[in-house]
Amino acid sequence: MIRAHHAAAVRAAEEPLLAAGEPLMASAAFALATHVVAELRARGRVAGSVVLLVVGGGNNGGDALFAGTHLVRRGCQVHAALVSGDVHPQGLAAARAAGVVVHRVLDDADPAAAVLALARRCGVWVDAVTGIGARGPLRDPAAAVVAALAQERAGWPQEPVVVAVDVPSGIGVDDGTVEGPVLPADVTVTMGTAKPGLLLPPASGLAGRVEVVELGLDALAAEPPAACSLTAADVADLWPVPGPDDHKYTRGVLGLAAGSQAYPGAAALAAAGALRTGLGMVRYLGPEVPAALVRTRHPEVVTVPGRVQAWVLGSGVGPEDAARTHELYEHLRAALDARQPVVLDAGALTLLHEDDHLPDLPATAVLTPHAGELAALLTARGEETGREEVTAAPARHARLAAEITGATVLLKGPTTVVAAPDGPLYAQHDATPWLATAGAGDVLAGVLGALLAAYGDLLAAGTADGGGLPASIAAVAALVDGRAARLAAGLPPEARAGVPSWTGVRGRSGAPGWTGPVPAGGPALTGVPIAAGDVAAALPAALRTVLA
Ligand SMILES: NC(=O)C1=CN([C@@H]2O[C@H](COP(=O)(O)OP(=O)(O)OC[C@H]3O[C@@H](n4cnc5c(N)ncnc54)[C@H](O)[C@@H]3O)[C@@H](O)[C@H]2O)[C@@H](O)CC1
Ligand SMILES: Nc1ncnc2c1ncn2[C@@H]1O[C@H](COP(=O)(O)OP(=O)(O)O)[C@@H](O)[C@H]1O
Ligand SMILES: [K+]
Repeated sequence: MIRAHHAAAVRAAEEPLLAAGEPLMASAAFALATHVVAELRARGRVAGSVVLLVVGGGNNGGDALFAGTHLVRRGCQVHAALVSGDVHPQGLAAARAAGVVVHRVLDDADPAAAVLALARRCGVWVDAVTGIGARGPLRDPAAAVVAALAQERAGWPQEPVVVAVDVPSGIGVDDGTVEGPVLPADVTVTMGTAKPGLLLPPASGLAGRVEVVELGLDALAAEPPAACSLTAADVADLWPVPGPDDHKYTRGVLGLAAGSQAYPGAAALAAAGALRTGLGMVRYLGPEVPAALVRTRHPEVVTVPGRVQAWVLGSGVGPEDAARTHELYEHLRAALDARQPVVLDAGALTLLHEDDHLPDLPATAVLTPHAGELAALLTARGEETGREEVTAAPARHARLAAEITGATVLLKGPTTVVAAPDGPLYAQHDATPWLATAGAGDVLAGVLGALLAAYGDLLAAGTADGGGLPASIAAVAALVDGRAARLAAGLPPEARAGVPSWTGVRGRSGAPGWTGPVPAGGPALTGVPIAAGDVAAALPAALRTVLA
C-alpha cells in the first residue's frame, strides 16, 4: 500500500525530530541529489550535465539548494533561479560556496523570460518552488515562471527531465486539485511519506514516478493515511481464497438485479465479472429477456430467488424504466433490512436522488457512479454540482457523496477514487483508457459484488461501517478490474511501471550548451482496443499476476 499523509500530519511528525536536532533537510537534499544523479545516469552521463534549480522561498527551495551542492560535486553545472526574494539563507550560502551559479531573476523585468532563457540550456529542471507549505495555487512571479516552463516543456515533452521536490509546485497538496499553473514532473522525490495530491487526480497525473525518501517519520506509521493506493500485495491479503471446508454458500452468493428489457447485456456482463472473480453462486433476478441471455451465456447462473449474501443492483436499468426501478427499490430495502452489502450502480443510483423513502445507508452499501452520475446525485441531494466540477476535484466530491448518503462511493474515471464517510481515500490508477467502453462498468459492478458476497456474512455481522473493509474491497475490485483491462489490451499488468526507457545523450537542436540527456525515443506501448467482455475474460490472468 502506498500511504499518503496530509501536510499537517507531516509537520507534526517532523517536529520532534527537528527538536532533537535531526538533520532532516540534509537527508532530504542528499536523497534528492541521488535521484537526480540516477535520472542523469539512466539517460547517459552525470558529469557535465547542466541542471536548473527553480527555487522558491521556503524549505522546499532549501532542499534543492543543498542538493545543488552535491550535484556540483558530481560534476554537474548547476544554476539556481531564485523566484522568491527571500530564499533559504543557509541553503543559498552553501550553494554559492559549492559553485552553484545563482540567478536573481526577480531583478529582471520579465522573470519568466529570464528563467526560460536559462532553462533552455539545462537538461534537468528541479522544481523547488513550493512544497507542503504552499497556500493555494501559485502566485506571481512564481506562477508566471512555472506557466512559462510548463508551456516550453509541452513543446518538448521528452526533454528536459523534470524532477519535482516533494510535490509538483502548485498542486493541492492535500486534495489533489490543480487550480493554477503546474510543471508536470517525470519524477517526484517526496520527503518522509507520499502526499495525497501525489495519489489523487487530477494532480496525480502531474507527478510522474513518485520516489518516497525515508526520513524516519515514525509517528506517521501509527496514523491512518489520509489517502492510499493499493498494490498487488494488498490484493493477495484481501482476496477470498477457498479453504478445504468451503462450499458454495460459504464462498458467497451474489444476488444480481441488473439488466432490463432495454439493456439486457448489462446482466450478462455483470455476471461474467462476478463469476470470474470467484464466488459460490450468482443468482440472477430480473425480466425474461436478460434472464434468458444470462442463462445462455452463463449456464452456471441460477435464476430463481433464494439465499444471497450481497447484491448488485441497477446496472443496465434506465431511470425511465419505472417498473424495474421499483424492483430495485424493493431489493434495496430487503438488503438493508438483512444488513447485506449492496452495490448500487447506474439505475439504482437514482433511488438515492430522494432521501425520504430510504434510511441512511451503511458503508457496506457501495455506490459506483461515474462523474456525471455523481454530479446528478449530489445535485439531487441539494449540492448543485456539474460533471466538470467532479472531474476537477474527484476526491472531494466522492467524500461529499459518502457523507450525504452514508455509503461508500467508488467514483469511476481515469483514476478510480473510493471514499467512505470517514477513513482513508483510495486512489487506484491501474487501468488503461481502453477501459472507457460501454459495459465496462457492469463488469466492475460484478467483480465488486462478488467480493462483497464473499465477505457478506462478515460484513453483515460486523459494525455498520464494516471497519473500513468495504472501501478497501472496492479499491481491490478497481485494481484487479484495471489490471484485467490492461492485460486484455495487450499491456503489461502494472500501470506506471518504472522509468520509461531512455538512453544516449545528444545535444538539443538550437540549444547551445545543452549537455543533458535526451530520450532515445521509441513508441510508448499503446495497447489495443478491448470490449467489456474481454475485461471479464482477462480476470483470471490478472489474478494470476497478484495471487501467485
Ligand atoms: N521542516 C523541515 O526541516 C523539512 C522540510 N522539508 C521541505 O520543506 C518543505 C516545506 O517547507 P516550508 O514549510 O518552508 O514551505 P514551502 O517551501 O513548501 O513553501 C513556503 C514558501 O512558499 C511560498 N508560498 C506559499 N504559497 C505560495 C503560493 N501559492 N504561491 C507562491 N509562493 C507560495 C511562501 O511564501 C514560502 O516562501 C517540504 O515540502 C519539503 O520539501 C524537507 O527538507 C524535510 C525537512
Ligand atoms: N480514461 C479512462 N482511463 C481508464 N479507465 C477509465 C477511463 N474512463 C473510464 N474508465 C473506467 O471505465 C469503466 C467505465 O464504466 P462506466 O462509465 O460505468 O461504463 P458503462 O456504464 O457503459 O458500463 C469504469 O471502470 C471506469 O473507471
Ligand atoms: K516543489
